[in-house]
Amino acid sequence: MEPGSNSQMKLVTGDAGYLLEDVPHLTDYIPDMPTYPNPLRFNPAYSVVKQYFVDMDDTVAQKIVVHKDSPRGIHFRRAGPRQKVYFNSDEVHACIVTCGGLCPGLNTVIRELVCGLSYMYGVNKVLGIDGGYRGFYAKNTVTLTPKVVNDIHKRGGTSLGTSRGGFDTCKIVDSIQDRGINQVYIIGGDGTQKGATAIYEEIRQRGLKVAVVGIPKTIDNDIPVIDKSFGFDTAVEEAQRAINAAHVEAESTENGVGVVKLMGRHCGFIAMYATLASRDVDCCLIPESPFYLEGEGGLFEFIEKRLKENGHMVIVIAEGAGQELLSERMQSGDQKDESGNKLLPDVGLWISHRIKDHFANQRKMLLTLKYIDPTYMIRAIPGNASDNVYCTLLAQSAVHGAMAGYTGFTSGLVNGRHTYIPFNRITEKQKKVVITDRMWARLLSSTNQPSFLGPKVVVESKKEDEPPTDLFDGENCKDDQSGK
Ligand SMILES: Nc1ncnc2c1ncn2[C@@H]1O[C@H](COP(=O)(O)OP(=O)(O)O)[C@@H](O)[C@H]1O
Ligand SMILES: O=P(O)(O)OC[C@H]1O[C@](O)(COP(=O)(O)O)[C@@H](O)[C@@H]1O
Ligand SMILES: [Mg+2]
Repeated sequence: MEPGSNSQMKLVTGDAGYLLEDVPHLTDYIPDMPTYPNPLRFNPAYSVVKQYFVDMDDTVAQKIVVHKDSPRGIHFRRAGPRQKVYFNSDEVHACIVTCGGLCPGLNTVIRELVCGLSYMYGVNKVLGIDGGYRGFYAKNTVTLTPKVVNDIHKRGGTSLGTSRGGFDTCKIVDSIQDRGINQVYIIGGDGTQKGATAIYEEIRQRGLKVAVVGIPKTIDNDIPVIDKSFGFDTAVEEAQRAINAAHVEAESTENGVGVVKLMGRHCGFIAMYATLASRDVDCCLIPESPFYLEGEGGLFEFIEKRLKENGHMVIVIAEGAGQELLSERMQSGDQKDESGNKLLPDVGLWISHRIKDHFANQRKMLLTLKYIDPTYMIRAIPGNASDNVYCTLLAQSAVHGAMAGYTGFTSGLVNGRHTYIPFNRITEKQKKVVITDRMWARLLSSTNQPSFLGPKVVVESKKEDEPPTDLFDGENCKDDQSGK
């Protein structure tokens, strides 16, 4: 392939409908690159592992629930160390950047990239880019060594800093070229991965031997294809503390109502899983499931019923839920953050006011409502144990991929296997909760809340839905094109 040709789609077909959505390789546009034996071969820790190297033909199926005659479908290249590498250890000059909102586990990914490069591949030149994309051209860099990053996984946030906006492809690639960087590790969400795509395209256009690797980050879990994003488990766990507090407050007073807002601007994964985990939640409201307040089958009617039955209740609401119900006065209009994400008014505050107002003025019922917004507290903590392991494996997979000469890919977990996914598959859609799937039904049956949908609407939305892609047990998420 020539520099500048369509570099995104590398499809390999096989028998019985097998399709490999492969990732680019530096040799696609730089012919005759020298190769080296993988230094892991000589590493005492790994040299004894049988079949440590991944077979070149190993791929991972996206769809694992199949029928006898189903086509084999889309596959991704399996992540892991290769026999041959395309970088000499001394030659590698890597950099790491973190962009977008915070997420538990960011520091663990940074740490394990640095340690993986150093301990597995003997790479000693790793730069940290300060403050997100704009740090490439407007800020200082930091030298990263295993010693510098040794303890950072114990802290929340990102030791490199982050930012929204400030993306400038040419200035970033100029900086990469000027500094002699040849491996770029980019940790961030959907916006960041779109930026990574542009950087990769420009690097390819210039014919540079630079591997561009993404590590998907999003607390909202809205990145498609991958099983789940790092930090999600931690967020769900931490959300329990807020839900517990809301529950304790609510059950301590007569007609006590606890409202907890959780993150999720376009999707309700955190709210849904936090609700399922807690069992103290009476109603979970997410962006994917429209609801209404007044009249038969509405939220107010349900609240009244629950208060009469139990004397208290807890509502969990995702930040993007019910936005269409907010009055124009409350809407933020076209206001966007620096990255172009629409700014959302506080739906938790809005719903709390509406509930209080309705019961005080329409129903003349005394209730005590406590609103808890733990969103930034949840986002700012370090990753929990399972997320830390996940972050470690994601980072190590990313390093193995770059050393093996792959580029323009995101390191991600698909059906429990680490894979290399082409950027375009990560950025083309957003993952959403599918409310006609079994997981949402499980939630509805556990809270016994109204679905806010008549049977007719359910049948219609069932018809419209594409078959769901996998999440955890292969259900309950949907790729959506709506984007920002
Ligand atoms: N379409 C895009 N093309 C290039 N860069 C983008 C794009 N969207 C966002 N970015 C850049 O990616 C970075 C992070 O994006 P943002 O949407 O804030 O967070 P996230 O990556 O977590 O979704 C910002 O620096 C932003 O300028
Ligand atoms: O106040 P900020 O930093 O702009 O972040 C708010 C947004 O960040 C998030 O936590 C995650 O968004 P990103 O994945 O785009 O960074 C959203 O849930 C939330 O709406
Ligand atoms: Mg985003």
